Amino acid sequence: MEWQTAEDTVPSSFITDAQIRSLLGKPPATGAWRESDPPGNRRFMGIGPFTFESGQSLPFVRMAYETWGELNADASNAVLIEHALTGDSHAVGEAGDGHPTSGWWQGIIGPGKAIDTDRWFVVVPNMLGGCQGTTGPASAAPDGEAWGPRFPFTTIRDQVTAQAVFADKLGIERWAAVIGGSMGGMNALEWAVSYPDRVERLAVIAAPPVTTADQVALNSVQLEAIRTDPLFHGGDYYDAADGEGPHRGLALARRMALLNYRSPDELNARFARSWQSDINPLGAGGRFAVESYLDFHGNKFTRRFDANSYITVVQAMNSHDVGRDRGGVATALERVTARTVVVGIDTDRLFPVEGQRVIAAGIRGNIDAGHAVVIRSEYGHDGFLIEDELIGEQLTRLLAE
Ligand SMILES: CC(=O)SCCNC(=O)CCNC(=O)[C@H](O)C(C)(C)COP(=O)(O)OP(=O)(O)OC[C@H]1O[C@@H](n2cnc3c(N)ncnc32)[C@H](O)[C@@H]1OP(=O)(O)O
Ligand SMILES: N[C@@H](CCO)C(=O)O
Repeated sequence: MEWQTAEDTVPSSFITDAQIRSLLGKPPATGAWRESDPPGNRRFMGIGPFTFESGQSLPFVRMAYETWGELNADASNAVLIEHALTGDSHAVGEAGDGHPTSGWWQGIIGPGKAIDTDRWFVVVPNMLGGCQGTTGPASAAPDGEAWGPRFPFTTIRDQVTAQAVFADKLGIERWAAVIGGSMGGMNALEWAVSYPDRVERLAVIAAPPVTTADQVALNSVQLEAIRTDPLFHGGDYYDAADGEGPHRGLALARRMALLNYRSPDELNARFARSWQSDINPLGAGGRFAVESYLDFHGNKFTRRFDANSYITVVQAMNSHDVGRDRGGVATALERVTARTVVVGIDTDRLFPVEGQRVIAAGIRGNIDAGHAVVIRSEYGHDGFLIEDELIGEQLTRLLAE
């Protein structure tokens, strides 16, 4: 069967993988197939065929997104929020009805909140390569099977290019603000460098200008944990019986990642040397409470994330270098015209504040005259998801003018 674009197959408003398989006369997929049914609050938009930086292409890409607030008549109040590595479009709202987690920025977005939905039209898309509705490795290819390891290598620039097409289709020429933390901050920065005329305000939170060797190294052991899981099968695990897949490898990758999401002081203060369930971990079969905490988060993660998608988005983070093919970071940052705030977290050991200081110094529209705002938090990198008041204050300053 010839592959067709969204426009000439099914309504571009909503296409599930099950519908794609059904169009091809295939039964619904079984096994470790991460499908975004039911759609919950999500909407879907086909953005047509897409060519990646690598030169590889997909015949069809679908973006999943959620919105809050009303778009005004001249489309001048649209705010793009970029989610972090394993986030999704569900920034506000409850878990359930197709959403594996409750909203990750509930304290920041809403009526009267820092990103006030009485004033702004807030748009949160799921990233290209993700697994919560936007096309990614678990999505159906033209043959009805998951793209799996055939999914193209994806860069942060690819993600932003896909979002630019998406914005065109939404009718948004210029964002009133583009805001993101962590990998979302990489996307936000890339937007402001790639499309300076389309970004009026910019907030980069807990993200670097370039992913360093140290950060690539941390990522590489995580990817290896997944690839060495015997159930990974080179990324072809979607048809495994009983939903089997590289869950152990993925959970181990998540455990490793979590260590850089939190701070040593927090873990030490919170767990000290306590035992889980009062069973001695020193030779009596027990575990330290912190080990149980990591196990919990590792296992929980496998219930909401696809391993190939994790590889894809981690590799996208590795690709991040805002100065690549642009004469270096400083030259690239000179392109940004947006009114900007750059925020770091003092205990962030994943993306330390030195990176935010480089960004802050290079952007002429920085409202803090070349400085990054460094917030104090015991939570490390994940502070951008937890410190609503402190992060909200900075976004309020940005959006005030
Ligand atoms: C946009 C995005 O970035 S992705 C979407 C949100 N992010 C995530 O889900 C990432 C994973 N989660 C997290 O990193 C964190 O939960 C955050 C950042 C969202 C919130 O942080 P916190 O409120 O400090 O939660 P914390 O890390 O303490 O986790 C709490 C959970 O750990 C469990 N837990 C705590 N101690 C232990 C222990 N000793 N053994 C087992 N489980 C434990 C709690 O029971 C609780 O479970 P629950 O999630 O079912 O309620
Ligand atoms: N907890 C965040 C950390 C990465 O920024 C996530 O999982 O996306």
